[in-house]
Amino acid sequence: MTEKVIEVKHVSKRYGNKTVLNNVSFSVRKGTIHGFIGPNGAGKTTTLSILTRLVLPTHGEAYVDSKSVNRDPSFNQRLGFIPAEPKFPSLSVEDYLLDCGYLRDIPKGEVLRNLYRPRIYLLDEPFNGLDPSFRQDLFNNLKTIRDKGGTILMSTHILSDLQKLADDITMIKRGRIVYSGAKTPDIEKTYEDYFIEKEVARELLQDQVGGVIDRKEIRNLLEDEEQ
Ligand SMILES: Nc1ncnc2c1ncn2[C@@H]1O[C@H](COP(=O)(O)OP(=O)(O)OP(=O)(O)O)[C@@H](O)[C@H]1O
Repeated sequence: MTEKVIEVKHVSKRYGNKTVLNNVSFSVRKGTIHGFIGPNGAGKTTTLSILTRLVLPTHGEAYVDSKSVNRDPSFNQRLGFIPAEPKFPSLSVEDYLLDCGYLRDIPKGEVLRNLYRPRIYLLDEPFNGLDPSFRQDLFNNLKTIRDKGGTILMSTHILSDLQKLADDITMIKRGRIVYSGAKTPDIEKTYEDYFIEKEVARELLQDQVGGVIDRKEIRNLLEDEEQ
């Protein structure tokens, strides 16, 4: 059986009355590139933040390397994380980690030894803002990591890259998983099916059933239905 190195089990996250993640479950197989897709505000960054313990779930549990993120502090020993908005974009990764190590009294040798250890990577929109040559470099590096047995969970809006890179995909919509499994033959089409066409079709149906209905009213109905 394929080893699952990342598992999200029935995770929900609420901020006050707002439910941002609603019973989210999916897993990432070892040695794969797994695309995490969904419209703005769907809950991708929140999920990645829960997997790094930057955000705590309201319910449910996340596992990295078979360790509970909430209960086992060693969950992140082989985890690398690149946030969507790095705080110090002018520093190299090595310099950034050396500075963090300095602040925490971790000797330089130990920091450098650990720098190349991650085998599980969480990347939040890693292609954003890259020029074509850096984008190609990253593309090749991700493939190399996967080919050497590393595992990558990556959120992105660039579906053409995922089509070439990903083994599996998970799609999230308003905090709920709508698809998780093998990469489909045409991810853009699948995306349209889940996020655009179905909604338009349902709107048309509502129009037929109820006569002329205000678009905003239909959106409210759809949202109520999905709560
Ligand atoms: N600290 C917070 N307090 C309240 N709401 C929050 C907080 N953090 C995130 N949210 C809300 O949670 C929802 C999901 O946000 P999240 O950043 O996870 O989405 P996303 O899928 O990563 O979006 P994008 O593609 O734009 O990065 C959004 O509606 C956002 O406004």
